[in-house]
Amino acid sequence: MFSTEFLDIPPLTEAAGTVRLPGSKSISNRVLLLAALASGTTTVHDLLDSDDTRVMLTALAQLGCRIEQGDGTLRITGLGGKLSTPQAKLFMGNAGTAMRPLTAALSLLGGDFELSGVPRMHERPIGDLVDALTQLGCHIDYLGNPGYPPLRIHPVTLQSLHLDAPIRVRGDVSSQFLTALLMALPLASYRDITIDVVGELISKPYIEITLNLLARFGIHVRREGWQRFTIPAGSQYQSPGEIHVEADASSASYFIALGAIASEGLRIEGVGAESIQGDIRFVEAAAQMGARIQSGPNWLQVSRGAWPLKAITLDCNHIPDAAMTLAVMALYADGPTTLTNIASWRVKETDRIDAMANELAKLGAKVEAGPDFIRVFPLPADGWRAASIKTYDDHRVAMCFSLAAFNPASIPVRVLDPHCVAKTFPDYFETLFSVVKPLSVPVICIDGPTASGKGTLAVEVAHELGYHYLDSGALYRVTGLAMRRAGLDADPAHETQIADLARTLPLRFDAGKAMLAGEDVTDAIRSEAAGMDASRVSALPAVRAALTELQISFRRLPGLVADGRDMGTVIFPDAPLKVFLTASAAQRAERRHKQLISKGISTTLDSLRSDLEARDLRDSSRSVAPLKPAEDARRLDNSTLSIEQSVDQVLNWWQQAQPFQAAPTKASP
Ligand SMILES: Nc1ncnc2c1ncn2[C@@H]1O[C@H](COP(=O)(O)OP(=O)(O)OP(=O)(O)O)[C@@H](O)[C@H]1O
Ligand SMILES: Nc1ccn([C@@H]2O[C@H](COP(=O)(O)O)[C@@H](O)[C@H]2O)c(=O)n1
Repeated sequence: MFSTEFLDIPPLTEAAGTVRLPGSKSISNRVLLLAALASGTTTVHDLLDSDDTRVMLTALAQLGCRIEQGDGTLRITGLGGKLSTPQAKLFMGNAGTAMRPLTAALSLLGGDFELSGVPRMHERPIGDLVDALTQLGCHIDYLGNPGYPPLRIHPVTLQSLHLDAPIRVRGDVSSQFLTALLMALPLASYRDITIDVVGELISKPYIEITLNLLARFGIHVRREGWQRFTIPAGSQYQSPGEIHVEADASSASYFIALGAIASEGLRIEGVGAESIQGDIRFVEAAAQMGARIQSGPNWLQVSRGAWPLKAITLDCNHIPDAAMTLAVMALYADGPTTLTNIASWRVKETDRIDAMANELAKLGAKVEAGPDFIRVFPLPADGWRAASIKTYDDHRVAMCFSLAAFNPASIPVRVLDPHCVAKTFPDYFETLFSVVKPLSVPVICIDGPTASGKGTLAVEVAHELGYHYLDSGALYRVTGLAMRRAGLDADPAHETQIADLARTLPLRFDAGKAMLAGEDVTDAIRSEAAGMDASRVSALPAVRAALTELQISFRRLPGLVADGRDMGTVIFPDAPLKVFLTASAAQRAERRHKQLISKGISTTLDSLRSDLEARDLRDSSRSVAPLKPAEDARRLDNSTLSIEQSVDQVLNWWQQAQPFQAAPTKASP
């Protein structure tokens, strides 16, 4: 998961391969609540692990449910309709799928509860649900603005509820209000309970998911059209024992679009033709735009059909969440695309109509929007602009704008606060990067003499940008260690054997540790003697050649920061930023001295200084890939700079090389 301030997605060209999607958020949170209300233990397979499901699980644990994590499963022992904790303050984050159903269930369970969330949750309406519950005899107070969370729920007895008349609830703001009632009212079904929907019910497919899952838990709701629902008297929750969560059809929309835009065949696993989720009908919309799609019970195969995509006008009431993806696909269409009946976008994680309109416009698109529609005009190749996409703490905004990286102008896309995808798809960007081909992966090279601070600087810069990190010196150090263990010496007579060792090193980097054939050699390769051995083996041309491919393999999306001696001159000569980092020999010896002492390794300043000067001399005078600045390298002498100042300087240089207007927040030294 990326927790950086922003994520730059380089221009992308193609997609191919297979993705396995995480579990559906809608199904996961419904299953969790139903399992919590039921009697017995439910084993849940393929549950989504995300912010919203964690919010639900934390609340259920607070309410007294037993929750056990298994190997890829979660076991939840339900309350059997009876509270063991009659009082709690529950934090719902920004999870509508937790806030609404828990409000209804807790109102009937007879306890004293406070439900709150993040500031945006306190702007998301809940008044229609509270009205319906109040009509029923429940006692709920608003703790902030009337009609919005936070809420205080007071205890009532089931016998005091007015169940004789139909309960009326609005269906035209959020279908979650009806879902909440359908999931809570079986707790009070000592007689038939009827719910009447007022207004046109939106997002009907989500109600179908609710009814389907209720049936799995023993509640068979009678339905008359989409206006009246009856929970039969005597309904009782019963755990089905085992339940599988299918992959998220809304999350599939980004990969369906990816296939339509840029693939000769992208396979999506975990969701398919037999899905119970409404957003699976995104497949029809994508096909209308030109995607070629095949499907099986739980898989989809998508490739580009019509190109440019075909513009459409579509009533999106049945696919409110996935429809956002169409708004970005529209940039690649042959005319304006109009998405209608999307008023519910305005009360989601953010006002999604405004958010999409603003961000599409930043890319250069012409957009028209109204209370319940958005019209997006396609972008010609010369119309694309480099944009920093604001994501409004809305996972779907972040995910669908990643598709803009396929623009024909080959402009990168900056996604601000990429961490917001944690709500439903924490590894979204990693999954995307596993199937796309970039025009080029950006690399920042940091070369320089011993102990100049290359590693420290490179790790920090990589961390800030969410990039991978290559410590190329470690490869030579491990080769030196392997050479010693094989009883070889760093001289030309053993060159071929050492090169063979280097080519087949059973080396893995794991959480900053160097693992050689499963052994942690992190400390063993850090001594000055190991540095000297590294310097000697690195002067052997065959050894350098043997390690080249391995170093290049670190160049993966979204980018790489590589430190060493020849990163900019030999390994990544096309890197867009090369830094040659120096500091005075006295400073470097002093820093290394402190570093070794802090690790409990005793040494003297004088011996260190003469060792590092000897190493620098050998590294810069060898015949192959000598230590020297690349012609286009920027020089940075950090003798008088702090680590933070050096990092800021490199990030500023990097920002200057980007097409985005937004400057980094940190100042240069
Ligand atoms: N700008 C700086 N100011 C002060 N100390 C620094 C600075 N940069 C790095 N250091 C410190 O200097 C020591 C050596 O840094 P580091 O190990 O990153 O150097 P290096 O160039 O990667 O070394 P090597 O060539 O052995 O790989 C570390 O203890 C680090 O914290
Ligand atoms: N790209 C590189 C990186 C390192 N070396 C040699 O390895 C020695 C150890 O490197 P550290 O950065 O870990 O100190 C170094 O002295 C070089 O001789 C190299 O040749 N090329």
